[in-house]
Amino acid sequence: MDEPKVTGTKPKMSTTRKILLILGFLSTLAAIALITVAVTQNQPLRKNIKYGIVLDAGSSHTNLYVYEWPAEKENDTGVVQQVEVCKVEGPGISGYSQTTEKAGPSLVQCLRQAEEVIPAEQHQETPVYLGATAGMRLLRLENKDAADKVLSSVEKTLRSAPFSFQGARIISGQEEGAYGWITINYLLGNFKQSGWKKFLHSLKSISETSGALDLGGASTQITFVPDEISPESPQNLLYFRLYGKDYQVYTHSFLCYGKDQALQQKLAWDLQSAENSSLFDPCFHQGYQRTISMSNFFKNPCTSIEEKQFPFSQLHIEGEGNYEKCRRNIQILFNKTNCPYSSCSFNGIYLPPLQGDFGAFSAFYFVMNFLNLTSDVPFTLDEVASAIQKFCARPWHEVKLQYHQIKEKYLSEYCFSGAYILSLLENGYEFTTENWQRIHFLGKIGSSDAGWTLGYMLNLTNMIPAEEPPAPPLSYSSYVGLMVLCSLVLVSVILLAWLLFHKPKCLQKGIV
Ligand SMILES: Nc1ncnc2c1ncn2[C@@H]1O[C@H](COP(=O)(O)OP(=O)(O)O)[C@@H](O)[C@H]1O
Ligand SMILES: [Ca+2]
Repeated sequence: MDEPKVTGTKPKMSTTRKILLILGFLSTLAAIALITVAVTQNQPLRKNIKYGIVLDAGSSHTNLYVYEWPAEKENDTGVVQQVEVCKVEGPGISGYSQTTEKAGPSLVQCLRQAEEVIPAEQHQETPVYLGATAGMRLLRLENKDAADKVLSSVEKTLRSAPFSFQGARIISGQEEGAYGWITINYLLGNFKQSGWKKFLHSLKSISETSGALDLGGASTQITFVPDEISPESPQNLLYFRLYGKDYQVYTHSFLCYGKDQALQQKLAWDLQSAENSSLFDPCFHQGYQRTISMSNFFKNPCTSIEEKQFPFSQLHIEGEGNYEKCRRNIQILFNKTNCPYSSCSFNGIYLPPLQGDFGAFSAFYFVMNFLNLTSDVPFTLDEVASAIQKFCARPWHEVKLQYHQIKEKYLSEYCFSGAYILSLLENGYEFTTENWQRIHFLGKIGSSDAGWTLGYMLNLTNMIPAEEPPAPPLSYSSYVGLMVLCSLVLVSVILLAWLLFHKPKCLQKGIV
């Protein structure tokens, strides 16, 4: 009895189903077509990569950096990245003061490496810059003629490379500080903020940029945006307009306060009270010995003020490995007696109250990283001091055995350098237990080294615009996503409308 009913309704159901199936299939096809069109039509064209080269001619050595960026995104923030670094063999260019003609040729090997990294057809349009820092500033003070000859030699070599030579010069301490600050804030993405990040920042009233602390061999720089700008020391203030926002930046570079020159200064002070040609030094490990020649010691502008005649030509230094004594010994480098401003760091130099987070790089990072003090969870000031104290107390033979792969020059000075870093930050700039953890020791940010070179190139190639460049309201991925979502909603609405108005029998039956 039931069978005829079943056979009578079956063909009707399958026709409706067929229609629905076809409709479903067509809608899916339409959605796929829409997505494909959205993805392919709006895909950015093949990337056109540009390159730039900067040589950082530091006091201890020269590094060559190759940067790359997509040509069409030149003015965005965070798009330029380091693709290569080459460490030049031998000393820094200021070390060629006696053989100035050899300064340029020392760079050839790294320039060749850059030629291999950058496609040949791009060589001619790739700018190359060389900036020399405190080593050359000191050489210029000591022997201007030699400094000029070193720069000429370097220029000759750079001009003979296949790149577009843009200059080789000694940059000022102010520039070094400012470009270091620009580099880290560019890499951290602090200049251009998306809408919601801007909003969050305004809610929390947190500082938008990070300060920069750079420690070299011959100079050190501190740069940050203070809370209040006082006009007391205009030579320490810089004004920038970047991506439509004004920044008033404090910066100071202390010549002779890089870690190598600070050690020379300390030894010059120690020598004042030396009774004979032997000196005990608490900043070197017990059992460590070093002999230094007196003939050139006071030629250096960093030590020449302490010049005195000594009845010996060589000084023998013997380590004592005593951190507390070393800190007291270093203290003498920071003269805190006279401050002609509302607040000072040391030597009568203006320093506004410290503000916000700081990125500490170059030798700040190398030293703290060696001492295992750069982990993500920041150490307290006491923990840092105690780690350095323990390291200084270790006998030299033990340290040498454990770190036999590390250059003796670096290894023997980590104790001094650690103590010096703490003295500079704590006594010099007056970081305290409270704000110590706002210092972040950084080697790299992404693939790029923290340092002044990237900021220098960004500035000289006009890659940081003063005004915010107009940008489409939506990013490419949000645009495609929104297109797809809208298409799906549209298809569903059409399908639903059709179902409601044509009411297929099967549904009518279901509803009733
Ligand atoms: N791996 C390392 N360990 C310790 N110190 C290092 C290491 N690499 C580089 N340095 C030191 O970092 C400092 C870099 O200074 P540099 O940039 O050459 O001088 P400046 O910036 O004053 O012209 C030097 O004192 C150098 O000895
Ligand atoms: Ca440097």
